[in-house]
Amino acid sequence: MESNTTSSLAFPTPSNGFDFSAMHKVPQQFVWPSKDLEETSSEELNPPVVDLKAIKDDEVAMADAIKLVREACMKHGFFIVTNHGVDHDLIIAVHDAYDSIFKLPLDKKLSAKYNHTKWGYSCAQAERYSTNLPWKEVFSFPYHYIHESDSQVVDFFRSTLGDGFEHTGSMNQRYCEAMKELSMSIFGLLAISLGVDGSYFQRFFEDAEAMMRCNRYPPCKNPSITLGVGPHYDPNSLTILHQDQVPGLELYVDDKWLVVPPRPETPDAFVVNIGDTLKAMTNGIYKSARHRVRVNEKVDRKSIAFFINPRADEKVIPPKNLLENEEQRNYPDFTWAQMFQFTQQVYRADSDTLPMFVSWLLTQQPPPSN
Ligand SMILES: C=C1C[C@]23C[C@H]1CC[C@H]2[C@]1(C)CCC[C@@](C)(C(=O)O)[C@H]1[C@@H]3C(=O)O
Ligand SMILES: O=C(O)CCC(=O)C(=O)O
Ligand SMILES: [Fe+2]
Repeated sequence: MESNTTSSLAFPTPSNGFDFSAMHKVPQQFVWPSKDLEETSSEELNPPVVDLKAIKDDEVAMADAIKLVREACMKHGFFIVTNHGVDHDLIIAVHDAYDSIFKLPLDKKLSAKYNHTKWGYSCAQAERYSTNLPWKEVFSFPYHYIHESDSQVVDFFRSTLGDGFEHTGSMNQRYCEAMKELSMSIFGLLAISLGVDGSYFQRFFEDAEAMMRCNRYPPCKNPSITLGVGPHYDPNSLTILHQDQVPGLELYVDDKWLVVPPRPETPDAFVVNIGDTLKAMTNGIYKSARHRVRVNEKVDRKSIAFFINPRADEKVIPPKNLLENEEQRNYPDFTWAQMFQFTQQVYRADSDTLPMFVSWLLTQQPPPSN
């Protein structure tokens, strides 16, 4: 764990902030090592696309979609969903709301922190890291699938940004509710494609603890030496991402970095990624998706990520019938609380998170002797 442990974490100061538009050179903290900057292939990615409406009452379309999902998840852990029923105007409204938030003065943005936690605004994650800073600013908040208050998100926006953000809060609340519903359809497809009970993941994730994040990647004078997000696997279970029409997201397939192209013909499409926690739950049958984000010289790019995690203390173990033939377990039992602690306090999520997490876990909990 030499180069990526807490030793590279920055000392947190409340004033960490950068004015990206005034940066005419890329500061050293934002320069990434050449191994992470491998060139993007000129090959085109032909992404697997699942039309969720077409599969509703059509058995043949459903069978095709299940095959497509299975192949995609066994190969690279990524596919696209269209015709999902999430309101187009809602997606636009949420993007517009973040345009307004990111236009606020830097001081105001830096003060948008929730109880001194990581929730709220962060500029380049500079309060956490001091090297390989991502060329982006983000706004994040938690969303619990089971909630006592119907206004959890509205309350969050009011308490971090102050009065005047109720509308933004309620758009985000509605978006989270739509993501919860969409995630259940996707979990249904994933379970069937994996050959487990169709409601298995829906039941497992009924009390999920999700987090939503808007990423804004400003234009950059020298985009070839920095990254919006370095190469990584998402540590959570499933990510549902909406990207605007600016390219930047790249997926690692067959030893090449391929652009995940925006889809002007279906601008509401969502990119679905398997994360490491779901990979472990499938005993490694389904892969997590290795991806990164490049920035560009000319225009802003924005994405909205909805990260789904199991309830913090729920044990992540493969469904019994996946191990029917006495297959070896490839991962030890763990909880999302442990994975979260690992990525927040011990190891910065990257392309080695899962193996590093497993070896950390084994040092934390020696196997019981018998
Ligand atoms: C558990 C998490 C760690 C990250 C936030 C959630 C889900 C995704 C993870 C992350 C986005 C993956 C890329 C690297 C990371 C450091 C980031 O760019 O923010 C990750 C998040 C994090 O550690 O906060
Ligand atoms: O911006 C994107 O397209 C992807 C962002 C991402 O990978 C992440 O936030 O984990
Ligand atoms: Fe990611």
